[in-house]
Amino acid sequence: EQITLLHGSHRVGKRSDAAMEKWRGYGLGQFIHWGLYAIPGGAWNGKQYNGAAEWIRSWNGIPKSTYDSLNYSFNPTAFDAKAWAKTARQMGAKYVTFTTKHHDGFCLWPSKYTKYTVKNSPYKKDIVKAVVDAYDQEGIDVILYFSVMDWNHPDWRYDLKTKEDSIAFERFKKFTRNQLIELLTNYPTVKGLWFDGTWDKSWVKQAAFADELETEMRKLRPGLIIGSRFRADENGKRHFDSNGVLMGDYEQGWERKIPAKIEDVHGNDWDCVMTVPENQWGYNAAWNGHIKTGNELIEMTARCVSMGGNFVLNFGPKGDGSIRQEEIKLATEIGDWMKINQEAIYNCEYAGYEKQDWGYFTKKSGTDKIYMVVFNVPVSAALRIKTPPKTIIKKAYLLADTQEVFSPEEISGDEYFLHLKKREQSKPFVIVLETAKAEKGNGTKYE
Ligand SMILES: C[C@@H]1N[C@@H](c2cn(-c3ccccc3)nn2)[C@H](O)[C@@H]1O
Repeated sequence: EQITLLHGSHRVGKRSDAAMEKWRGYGLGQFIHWGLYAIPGGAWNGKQYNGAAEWIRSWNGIPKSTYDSLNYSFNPTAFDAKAWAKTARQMGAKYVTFTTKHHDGFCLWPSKYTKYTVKNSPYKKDIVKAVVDAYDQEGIDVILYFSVMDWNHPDWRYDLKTKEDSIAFERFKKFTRNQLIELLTNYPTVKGLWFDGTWDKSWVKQAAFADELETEMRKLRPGLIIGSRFRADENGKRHFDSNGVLMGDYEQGWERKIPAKIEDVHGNDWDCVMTVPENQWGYNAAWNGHIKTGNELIEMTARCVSMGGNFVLNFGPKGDGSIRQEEIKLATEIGDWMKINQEAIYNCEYAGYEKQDWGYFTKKSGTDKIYMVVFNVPVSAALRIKTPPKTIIKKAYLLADTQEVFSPEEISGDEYFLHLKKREQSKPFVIVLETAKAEKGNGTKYE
C-alpha cells in the first residue's frame, strides 16, 4: 500500500503538456561531453588511462592539483559551436544535452559563483552561450547537463559525517542552487536539465532541499524537463520513490544500456544515453575495444523509439574543440539513413505490436500509421506481423519507395506474413502499414 511522502514524486503517469509532448517525439538526440578532461584525452605523461576519460582526475597517477590547473591551458582554438550544430543537424538529432559542468567542477559558462570557469582560462568566452545560440539557430533544442558532485568545490562532501561536513555542505547547497538559477536565467531557451553526480549520501540526504529546488526551477521555467536522477525522496529512494512512482518527468536510468522489453519501462517516458566506445564520454585519444558502427547505432535508435524512449548518442570533442573524424563519419551515416527513414523515428511511440525477430515496430503518435524498421530479413524473406486485436491492414509499402507495395498473407487471427522480394540488404529499411480499427459490426474481420 502507498505511504505518505513529502518529497516523493509529485505526479503519477506521463506529463501531457506541449513541452513534454515535444520531448517525447524527439527520438534521436546528441550528448556532448566537453571540458578540461578533453585536454589529456585519456592519457597522462604518455600513459593511457583505461577508465572513462572524463574521470581521469580520479586516476591515481595524476596529481589532482595539476589536473585542476588545466583551466590555464584551456584554449580550444578549433571550437566552433555552429559546426557542432551542423553535425547534429546532419545526424538528424532533434536535441542536444551539453555538459555545463562535469564532476571536475570546471564551468563552461562564466559563473559568478566560482572562479573555476572559462572566464579564468585563455579562452575566456562563454561556451554554453555559444552552444545554446548555435543549436537554437539550427532548430535543435538544448538540454543542459549539470553534475551536482563537484570535485573542485571545497565544500563538496561525499557524506555528512561531522558538524563541519554539514556546515560546509550547507554552503555547497546554496552554491548549487545559485548555479542552477544562474543557468536558467542566462540561457532561458533551454528546455531541460540533465542531472548527474547525485548518488552520494550527502546529496541523497537532501530530499527536502532538492524537492524545493526542483519546484523553484519549474516555477522559474514553466515546462522545464527534469529527469529522475535529480533527487531522492526522504527515504533515500532514487529514480522511483518509496511508493514506486517515477521521480521527475522521465526515467534517466538507461545509461549505456537499453531496456530489453517494453515491460521494463513501466509506461514511463525515458531516454537512453550511449557512448560510441564501451565507456568513454569525454574525449579519449585511444578508443579501445568495440566501437559501435552506424548500423548498430541506427538499430539502437529504432529499438529505443519502439519502446517509447529517446536515443541520445554521445560526442566527445577534442581539447581543441574539433570533433573527431570517427564521430563525424557516424553522424553522417546515421543522418543519411534518417533522411530516408526519419518518419519512422520522429514523433513515434510504442506500437503495441508483438516484438518480432526481424526488427522493430514504431507508431506515429496520434495516428494508426505503423512502421516496421527491418534489420534482420529471415531466410524465408517472410516478415511475421502480429497485430493488436481487431486491426485492419489497409496498405503496406516501402517507405523509401512507396511504389513497392505488399499484400500481407493472413496466416491466422491477427497474424500475417509480409513476403519480401529477395534482395541484398546492406542497410535497415522501413515498411509502412496503414491500419484501421475494425469497425464494430457483424464481428467479422473485414467490413
Ligand atoms: C553520463 C555519464 N555519467 C557519468 C558517470 C557515470 N558514473 C558511474 C559511477 C559509478 C558506476 C557507474 C557509473 N559516474 N559518472 C559519466 O562520466 C557521464 O557523464
